[in-house]
Amino acid sequence: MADLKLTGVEKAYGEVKVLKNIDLDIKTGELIVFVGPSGCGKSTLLRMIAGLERITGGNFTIDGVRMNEVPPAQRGIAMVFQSYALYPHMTVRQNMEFALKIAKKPQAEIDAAVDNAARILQLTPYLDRLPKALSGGQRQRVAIGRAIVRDPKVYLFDEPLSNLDAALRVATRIEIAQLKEAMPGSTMIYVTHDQVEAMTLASRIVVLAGGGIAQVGTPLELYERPENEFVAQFIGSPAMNLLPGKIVATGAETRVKLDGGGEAIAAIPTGDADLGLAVNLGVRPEDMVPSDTPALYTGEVEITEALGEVTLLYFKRAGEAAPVVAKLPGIHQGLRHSAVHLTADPAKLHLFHNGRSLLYR
Ligand SMILES: Nc1ncnc2c1ncn2[C@@H]1O[C@H](COP(=O)(O)OP(=O)(O)OP(=O)(O)O)[C@@H](O)[C@H]1O
Repeated sequence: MADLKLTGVEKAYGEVKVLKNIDLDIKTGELIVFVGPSGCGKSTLLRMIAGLERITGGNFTIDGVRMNEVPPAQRGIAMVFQSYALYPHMTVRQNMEFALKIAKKPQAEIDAAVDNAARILQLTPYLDRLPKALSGGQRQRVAIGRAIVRDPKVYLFDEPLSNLDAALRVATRIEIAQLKEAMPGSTMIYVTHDQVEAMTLASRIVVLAGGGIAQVGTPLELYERPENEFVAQFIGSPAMNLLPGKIVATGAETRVKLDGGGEAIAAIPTGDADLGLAVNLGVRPEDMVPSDTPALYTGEVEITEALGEVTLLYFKRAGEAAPVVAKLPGIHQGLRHSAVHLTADPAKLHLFHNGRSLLYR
């Protein structure tokens, strides 16, 4: 069992607070993924949990026991880094058993732990090889194996796949998902820049921004019900379009007149007090649907990108801060410079006022 709890955790470097008011409850068996823009503090938070960075404020417990002052080796945590940091002159087996030898465990126990980890990670055929005779993905599996043999309560992964090429990333990602299934009693925290890794691996995603937590939720909660514009635009690719407008009719559904022309109905309840409220209507590129008549958005296609299974249409009208993007299934050719009307299902629309979703008032 390993329940982690962070309460009011902060990190200051001198006067500068890079993390503040971090409250987070992580339950045994969860795989939590930290995402966020570069420099938001993902690695710092992970390293504080590992004990590699001092926690400058707040409380961090594992199973109710305060960890702030506990040395890294006594926290029951193993960390897997982006650079595998294997010993080049040692075989896979020697690399994996090293920590247990140092801890003077009996050889029979060491052999059993290494054989078990090798089996889980499908490394058994490679136990006598040197790291240089392995692929990048296999090396990262050895690094994970070194963590597994120590039987930690908590695994921390700091961008473990970022040194691998695209195909190996996919294969190793699936292996990590299987590893998680094989070890339901362990708790994992994973830092990544890769949205697909976050969406596919996480039980819950923590979005960090501006030194704090922007939202915590399951991948689908963050995708379908983002609490704020930051999360709405951070999760999903291309990012959600935000179209400014005003509420012109309220009720179980809300009608919005858009500043750039066009109207939309969102399946989000509002009350009389909201009439005239300035909002941003959020619509994901994949939720935009071509229409025969003017509806939510009409624009001239500036650029198209054909990706095979989908085509991206980019629109830019005078006064718009960012291009509006529509993602249409299939191949669409010859649309460049033509005017296209777009609509969307009311249930797929989002409304934000002052950056906050109206769903969460
Ligand atoms: N030793 C240090 N002294 C001062 N500031 C630091 C120190 N280490 C990190 N920082 C700052 O803390 C912030 C968080 O850094 P951190 O590496 O945790 O971000 P990150 O989200 O992991 O970024 P990336 O995605 O680029 O890896 C950054 O603004 C960084 O400049």
